[in-house]
Amino acid sequence: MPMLDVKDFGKRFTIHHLEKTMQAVEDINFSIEPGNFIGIIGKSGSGKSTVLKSIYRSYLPDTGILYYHSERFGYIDLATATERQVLYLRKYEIGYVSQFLNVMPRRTARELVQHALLEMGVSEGIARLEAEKALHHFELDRKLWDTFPNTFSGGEKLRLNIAMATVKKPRLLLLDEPTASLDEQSKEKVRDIIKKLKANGTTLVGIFHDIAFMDGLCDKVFNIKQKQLHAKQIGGATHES
Ligand SMILES: Nc1ncnc2c1ncn2[C@@H]1O[C@H](COP(=O)(O)OP(=O)(O)OP(=O)(O)O)[C@@H](O)[C@H]1O
Repeated sequence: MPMLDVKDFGKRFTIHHLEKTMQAVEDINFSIEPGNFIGIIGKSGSGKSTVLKSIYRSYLPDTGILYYHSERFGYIDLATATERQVLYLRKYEIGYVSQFLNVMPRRTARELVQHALLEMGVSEGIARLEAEKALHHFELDRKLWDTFPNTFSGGEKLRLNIAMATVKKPRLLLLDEPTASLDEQSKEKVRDIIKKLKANGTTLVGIFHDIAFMDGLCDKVFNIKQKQLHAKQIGGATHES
């Protein structure tokens, strides 16, 4: 049973000041088995982020079905799920990490990770403990734990981002070019983090410009061409057309 099954997904955007619509992606088909790591590649502007943001429902899909196998709801179409269901899934089941840190101002790194747990209903004591474990696990310097992240380096911001997303132990984690502004050493750290997440059974979908980065990490790599993707995982093999 796939964790995610995307069928005939399409998304267009309205450019209001030009009074035009543009088709970002139009015929996207792929599925992901639980515990797998799928990489999505394609030229700049081919629609990679649009696919990821639509799975997270930051964008509302126009056409097609995005079946997600939820622990709480069973199979649910992310294209038509209610706002309430989407909020639940974001809180408990689906995480999203990009290179950008978009967080509440004047909260320390520790408070931000704790907050992610508190909003899940975890008690304060456990949240404090788990937040510290996560910050330690993702190697954020202890000196930074009680400071505001607006002055953090790119790598530090990213590690905090990953700590916030993964402390909730999401079943599905979406990675939207998280390594885009990192040096080689920081990229290696992210690689290790992804390996650990995978070893823990997390299903991952990631966009990386660096193809070498995905080597040996992804179970499958899907390529968006001319706004389209036709890929089916059949057993261990992937068939793309
Ligand atoms: N919110 C939006 N409003 C209007 N157009 C958008 C929006 N988001 C994306 N697009 C357009 O949709 C197309 C696909 O963009 P998307 O960001 O998904 O591509 P990408 O493959 O992730 O690109 P890159 O590799 O350069 O990040 C582009 O032509 C882009 O301009």
